[in-house]
Amino acid sequence: MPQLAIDKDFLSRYAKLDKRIQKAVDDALHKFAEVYYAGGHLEKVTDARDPRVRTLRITLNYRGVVVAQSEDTYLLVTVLPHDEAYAYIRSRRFSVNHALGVLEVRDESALESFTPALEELAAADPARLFDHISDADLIRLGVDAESLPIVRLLTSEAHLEAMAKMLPGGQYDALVALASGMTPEEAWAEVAKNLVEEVAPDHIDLDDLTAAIRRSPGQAVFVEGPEGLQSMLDAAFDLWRVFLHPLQRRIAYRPSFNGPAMVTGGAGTGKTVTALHRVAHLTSRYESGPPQVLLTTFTRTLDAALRSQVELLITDPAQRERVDVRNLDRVAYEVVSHECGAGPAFPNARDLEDLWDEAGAERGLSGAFLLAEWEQVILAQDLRTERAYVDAARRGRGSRLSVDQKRSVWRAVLEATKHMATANQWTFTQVAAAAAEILERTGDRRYEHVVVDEAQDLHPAKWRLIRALAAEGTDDLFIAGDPHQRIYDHRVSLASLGVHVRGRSRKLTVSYRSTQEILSWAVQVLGAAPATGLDDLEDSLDTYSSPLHGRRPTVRGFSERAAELDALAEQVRKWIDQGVEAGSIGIAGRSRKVTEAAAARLKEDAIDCGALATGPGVRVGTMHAMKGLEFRCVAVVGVEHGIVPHESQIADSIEDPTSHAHGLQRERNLLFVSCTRARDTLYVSYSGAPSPFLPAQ
Ligand SMILES: Nc1ncnc2c1ncn2[C@@H]1O[C@H](COP(=O)(O)OP(=O)(O)OP(=O)(O)O)[C@@H](O)[C@H]1O
Repeated sequence: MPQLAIDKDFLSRYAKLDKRIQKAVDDALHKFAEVYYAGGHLEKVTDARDPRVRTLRITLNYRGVVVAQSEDTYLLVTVLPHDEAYAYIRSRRFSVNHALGVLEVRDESALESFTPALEELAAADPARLFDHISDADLIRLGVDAESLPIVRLLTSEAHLEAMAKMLPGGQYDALVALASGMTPEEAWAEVAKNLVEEVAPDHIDLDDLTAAIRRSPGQAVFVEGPEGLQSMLDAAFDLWRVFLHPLQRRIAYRPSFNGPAMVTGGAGTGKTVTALHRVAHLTSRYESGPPQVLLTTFTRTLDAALRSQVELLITDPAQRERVDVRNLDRVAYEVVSHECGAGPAFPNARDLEDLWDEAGAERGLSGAFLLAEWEQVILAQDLRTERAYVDAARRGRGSRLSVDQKRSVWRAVLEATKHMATANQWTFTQVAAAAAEILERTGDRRYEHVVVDEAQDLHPAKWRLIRALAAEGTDDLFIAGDPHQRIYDHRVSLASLGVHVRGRSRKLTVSYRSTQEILSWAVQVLGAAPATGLDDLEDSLDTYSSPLHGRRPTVRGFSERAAELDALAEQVRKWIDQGVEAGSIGIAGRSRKVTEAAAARLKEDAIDCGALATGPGVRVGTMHAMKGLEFRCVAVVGVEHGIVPHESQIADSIEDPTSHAHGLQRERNLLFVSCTRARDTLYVSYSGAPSPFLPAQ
């Protein structure tokens, strides 16, 4: 039975066609799929570079490009206007890489035109870029006999970069790794990250495109039956549903992990996508019963986004019923309400602080201090007795307390929590702690598997809840997070909470969201200190990169806010005039005051604005609310001295230097998170003196 595969390029071009042509593509493909084993509908092109390439007629003016391996494998490569399709066919050749085993395509005619220029440059410069690498090493890394003579001409990295779209991807990646100073062994490790499997060269059949396609799931995938073709076309607008990076695929579809597993990686590297595919993998094991998988995260807006992504990815309703998508506060609320027979109520922040002020008044302690001590020390460490509290370390909590002071704090906390209990008033952290305690006590394990997204910011009580939701064992927990995006004050060591991920932690390094220009700039905002991961190991972003390119971020300074916001309105208007949809523009500020002023200024220019996650119009909100979202264009405003970092959030450097350093890093991370929400364009502005976190221009 012949097989049909679709290339990522085909689907991404299809997604951009207008509706009428898309419909013609649908019809042509369905017709082709019915009869392709007879080779019908395909036309040979006499001057094709690659004799296996055919065209598929879509309309008078559009052609699909198809590679036919004998009569049994067809690969839909791309879809283009007639003349471009023929130019493509005259220039491209397909092959199987002798070292990597993957499918590759090269632009032979572009390479031929480029070679004389390289020869001229090489004649003038005896030193070559890869003089220090032997032919044998280049060949071992996948550079083939056709590329080798051209590669030997290269004198600079800039010329290598110019060949990015001409050379096969795997060969180009290996050369970039070598050019960056890696040894051949290190370059191989880099290249191997992109392979689903390493194959011995003598097991690679250079004529077997079918096997090569199977080894290239980030590039092309086989379609299963007519429904498969339709669901593939439906996924053209969300390519992540079909084309996973080999590393994403290896993690998401690994048959099982013998305990908690974790995926980390910089912003936009596809951690959420990997977690969603893991959910698809886990749910496919079950056919009935209550939901076996919980997909959770820490806010309501984020879980709404996850829910709609699950609906896109898991199309079978029965399989979808195997997963609950809900944030941890909600899960905790349900557990506690079930146990108590009534739902906990949550007072507003002001009423809560008043209640705690009252409990602290006689002892000279402020409500804000007591509340923080309760949540960040007592609930975080699950301290249940005065003795345990007196003995506990209070890392990151400012000046030391004497034993007597601690006793006094403990009594005030008891009094305040008693008042809260009488009035059925709770905090979210407290509900999580109570839910964890209930589940541990009753042994009620609600799920077989818990998948957690944006895990870097969870309070320890929420980790205890997660731990208690599934019994320890194979595939119990799957955790996705990035310690560089930690924006709240919860530094958690998973091991200390009984969650051991060592040896089962994997890191993604390719950004699918932002351009390299945005990443390189944003990484400088983070500063030099490495982050500590949830697994207690140091985490750096050294190998974090993007294959996407665009303009460098724009940074503009103004003498006052009014002028800054005038410029913002002008910038937003420009984006809209360029065709960017209002909902694809995100604007963030450190405080509500800044974002409210920005929204008011945009409204003066009749630019519609709404909340970050829901709209309508241009999305405006605080930096904290940007977490997990993404936009084509992002403007971060008010990035100035005194606001970023926000002074009220930073502990005194003399009284508590550790807490001070953590606070500063958190503020850096917050700016990093906001900036890395941008896919194509990033605009940053300030009034007065710039924030010390902004990279020097
Ligand atoms: N394999 C893929 N193919 C195509 N697009 C992808 C792929 N993986 C991720 N993406 C896209 O890249 C963007 C970022 O992905 P995702 O949100 O999963 O990253 P993340 O690591 O969770 O990001 P962050 O930590 O910044 O929230 C999304 O638009 C997603 O659809």
